[in-house]
Amino acid sequence: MTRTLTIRRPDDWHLHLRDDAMLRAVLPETSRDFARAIIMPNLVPPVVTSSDAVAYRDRIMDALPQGADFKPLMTLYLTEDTDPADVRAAAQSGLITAIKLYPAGATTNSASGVSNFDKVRPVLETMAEIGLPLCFHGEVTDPTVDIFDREAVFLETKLDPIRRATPGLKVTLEHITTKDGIDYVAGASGEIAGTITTHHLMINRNHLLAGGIRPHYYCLPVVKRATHQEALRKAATSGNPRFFLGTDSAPHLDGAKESACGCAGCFTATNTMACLAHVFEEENALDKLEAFTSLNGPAHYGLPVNDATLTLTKGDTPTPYPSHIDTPDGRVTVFDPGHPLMWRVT
Ligand SMILES: NC(=O)N[C@@H](CC(=O)O)C(=O)O
Ligand SMILES: [Zn+2]
Ligand SMILES: [Zn+2]
Repeated sequence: MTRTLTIRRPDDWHLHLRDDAMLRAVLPETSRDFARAIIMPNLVPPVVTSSDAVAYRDRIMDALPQGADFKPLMTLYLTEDTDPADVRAAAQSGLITAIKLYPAGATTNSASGVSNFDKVRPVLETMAEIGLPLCFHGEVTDPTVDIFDREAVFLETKLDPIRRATPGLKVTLEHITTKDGIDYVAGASGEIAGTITTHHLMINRNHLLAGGIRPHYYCLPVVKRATHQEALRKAATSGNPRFFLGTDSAPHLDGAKESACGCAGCFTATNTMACLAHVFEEENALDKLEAFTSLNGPAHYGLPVNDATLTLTKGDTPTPYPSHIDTPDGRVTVFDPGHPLMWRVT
């Protein structure tokens, strides 16, 4: 039996495109299905100033396939030296959609992030004043905190105090991986939302670690136990406007992941919509897919929803998708949920 589902064209509210050859290889995987994406600024060196963002946006537009209908929504990487006046000008000109805060050392290319949160207070206050959202990688970096607890501890010791100290600051808690994060976002007062990745809806730490370590399932924040995965699935499929898709599709060359010290990141751009249709059908919530991928994000960011549509079809045979994409420097493995996907974008 064939089934079809037509939704407004989706957006990806958390995406890593990298640069140069990798950018050219991965961008078509996103621009095929997605109308817009919030582009993460964790390049080496990072996208810190408005002129960095202009140059990066131009490189992305230059790498777009002919005829693609895709708009990159740029961000700046918050450092302790970020100039509030530059942030204000970048926001007011429409160049940037958000500022990204990486606690220093929390994840891939986060060395220039924030250690002393007092130093970024003037920027946060400017953001609250002009309504510019802060996207937060929500993990503490204290080496004494267990890596599976770093998101929960962050909520209490960083996020909540910062939000209390900066009333009116609009926050996106990025890539939520715990029930704690879901409960915080669902219950908090003020303007807050959370993104959820494709892969955190499909795998838990057993998939990563039981029966062998699977480096292509390693990302940050690391996948948690099944009860947390369950909370993420319930939140994503609930229709609650505070939760929406941020794939966190984060390509690394296979050699960098299949290594004695492998990089964090899952590359899901290629098959995200097929994966999500699978999850939402399992949760009997296909009618909520559009809210998650196409409606709730624009509402949080104060942007219009897309006019174009995307149609998904469920066939009788597994959906073909490549196991990897090629770049001039090597392969990038595409996320494998571990079972066939029957939905496809048509
Ligand atoms: N999510 C990841 O595991 N990796 C991201 C960084 C990030 O989003 O934290 C990356 O840039 O590779
Ligand atoms: Zn992150
Ligand atoms: Zn990310």
